[in-house]
Amino acid sequence: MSCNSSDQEFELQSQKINRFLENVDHKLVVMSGKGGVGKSTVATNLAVFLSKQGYKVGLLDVDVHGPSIAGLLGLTGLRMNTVNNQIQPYLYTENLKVLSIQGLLEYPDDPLIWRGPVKIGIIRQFLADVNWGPLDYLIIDSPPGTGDEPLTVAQTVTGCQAVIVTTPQEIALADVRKSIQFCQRVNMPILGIIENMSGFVCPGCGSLHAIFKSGGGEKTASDWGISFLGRLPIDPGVVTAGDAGQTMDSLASHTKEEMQRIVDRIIHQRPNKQKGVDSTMKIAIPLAGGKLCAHFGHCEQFAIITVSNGKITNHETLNPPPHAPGIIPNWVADQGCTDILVGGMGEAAQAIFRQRGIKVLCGAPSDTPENLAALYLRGELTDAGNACDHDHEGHSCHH
Ligand SMILES: Nc1ncnc2c1ncn2[C@@H]1O[C@H](COP(=O)(O)OP(=O)(O)OP(=O)(O)O)[C@@H](O)[C@H]1O
Repeated sequence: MSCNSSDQEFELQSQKINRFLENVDHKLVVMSGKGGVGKSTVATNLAVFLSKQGYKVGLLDVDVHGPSIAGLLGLTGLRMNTVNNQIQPYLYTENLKVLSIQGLLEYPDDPLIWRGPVKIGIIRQFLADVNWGPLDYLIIDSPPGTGDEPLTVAQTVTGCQAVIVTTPQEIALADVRKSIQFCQRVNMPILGIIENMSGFVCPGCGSLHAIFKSGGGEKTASDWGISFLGRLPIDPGVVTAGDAGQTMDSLASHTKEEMQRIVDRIIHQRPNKQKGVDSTMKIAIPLAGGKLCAHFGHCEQFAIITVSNGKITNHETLNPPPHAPGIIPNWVADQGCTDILVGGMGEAAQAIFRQRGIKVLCGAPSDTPENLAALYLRGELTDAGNACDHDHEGHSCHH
């Protein structure tokens, strides 16, 4: 085969992938820095809980060397089925379609010994040639680390966001920091961090034991300005359920409620996309000394104001990540913001916001975030032009 024809095939496959992805509202890749932290458990439960809430969900296991989704859902003997050259995902329920690399194995314990290009090819095929149909959520379970599989997902699945799973001990958090930087380098937004195996509630006395410590995931999230999606305790019931092919909704323990809380946060992370609700806004305002800071790239904090049906329902103040070109606009977008009110902003930053679909209002006065949000909602804050016409991202402004 000539280079030309393989280029054309690649291009055709990319077009098929894009056609499929246009029909998927949310694409999430579940990642972890380390193995064994519960990434597949989280991915599987996320998919099952979302599907039970009425969302159409696709669950794709691209963990080539250790596919565990099939086992966690009790799908023993899962084989890949093709009809009219289209791979048919397994219909776990009416709302949940599952596809696992496991389906390619004759025996579940067979190893897959594939080099990078083969892995990349198979992941692309799982996006191009599968009868997924339109989906509300595509959840991708990727192997731990920052290898070929998450890289292929980041480069192929446009609009994909990462959910990072970690355990609380430092050795796992060190690898999470690598996952965060991987996402930043490949320009993949991070939806949030989940801390799994966070403390053990003694079934005898009910007291909490922080076996792997606790709170490390939340602290890492806060240090990097990433949303913390919640924590799940060490629960022997999770192992028993997983080994029996059952999910957390079969548990009597409060782990099930914690998982539900995480799912709710994930649904609410994306304004305008919550089922049945289309009037949610998240307004970002850069702050210095509690008021709007004219210097966007050098502000101390950001107020993030959530508005549902015209009313302010939440007000958070977050610390942005350390300043570097492009980082803060992407971080603001990763918080799910829909609008940003600023004094002035450089063209480079404005271009990123435009690309990420965020409305920018320039020339806002120095005032408290509450007052500015209220003015904006009443339509009394109009774009007064850029207060500074050079890039606030790259250097300090002497206005
Ligand atoms: N919160 C929890 N409490 C107790 N056990 C758990 C919990 N979360 C996951 N486990 C168990 O830990 C084991 C590893 O989980 P899982 O396969 O989800 O991890 P992983 O990070 O996907 O691993 P891999 O590195 O193979 O991809 C499983 O036996 C699972 O049941």
